[in-house]
Amino acid sequence: MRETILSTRKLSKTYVADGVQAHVLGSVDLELYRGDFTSIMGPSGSGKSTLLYCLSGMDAPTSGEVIFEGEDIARLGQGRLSELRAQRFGFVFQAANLVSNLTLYENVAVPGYLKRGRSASETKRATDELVARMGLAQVASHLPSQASGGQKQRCAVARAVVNEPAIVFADEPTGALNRANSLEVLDLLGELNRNGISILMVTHDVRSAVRGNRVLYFEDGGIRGELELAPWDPAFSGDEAYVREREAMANAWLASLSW
Ligand SMILES: Nc1ncnc2c1ncn2[C@@H]1O[C@H](COP(=O)(O)OP(=O)(O)OP(=O)(O)O)[C@@H](O)[C@H]1O
Repeated sequence: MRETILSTRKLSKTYVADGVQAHVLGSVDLELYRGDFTSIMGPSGSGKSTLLYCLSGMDAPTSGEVIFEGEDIARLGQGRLSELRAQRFGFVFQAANLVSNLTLYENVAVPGYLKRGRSASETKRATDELVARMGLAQVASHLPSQASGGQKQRCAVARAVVNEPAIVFADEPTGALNRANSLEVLDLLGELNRNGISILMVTHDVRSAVRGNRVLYFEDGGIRGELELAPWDPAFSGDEAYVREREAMANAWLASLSW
């Protein structure tokens, strides 16, 4: 029996721009499960990022509930919401958005010092471990301007998990990366997931989506289908036949949804 980590009830979001209403989320009922790597696909402009922002408390829904560990985060005050985002959630975006005058090491460490109940030396240890695990040890003292795109994004992944979040929200985390760097970031997200962090990732890319064990298809304001896959086996990451087989399953499923 899978444990729900995050769920929505009748989640709706309407934007009003220039007096015109856009109903982007239309009464979404969704369950996300602890330990899953869930991917969200769907047409451009359909509202995938809006869904991710409402689920993670970065944006407020127009109506409906977003329940995380028993709490409706759509109704929380700013103080409690900020605490939740700092203590329990991690975020990775298409652009790394690092602080330009801090080193890569400091970019990872700084949010770590906000972790409740952890000493400075424990944060340092967590940062050291992550910097090594993300392959950043050689460039830890570099500023973001001195780092490559892949290094910056690996740093953004490390920063997202330094506080040991329950769930990482990733919005097109490989969208700005070349193939080699994309694979590295996806491998890192997979490794974090196998270490117990739930992942929710929005992506346009089928190859990236099949890193998940569950793929949701979002269109016309709601979830229109879902595909269950066996958890990604890292032993086969470099095996083209393994990747193609998962991709073929996802493509057939997407075709059945008229993607
Ligand atoms: N702040 C805003 N104000 C008004 N409309 C918005 C706002 N943010 C998003 N929208 C509109 O909401 C719709 C959904 O946008 P969203 O970015 O969630 O889609 P998406 O599926 O993530 O798109 P893409 O795949 O292209 O990144 C779009 O039509 C967009 O123009």
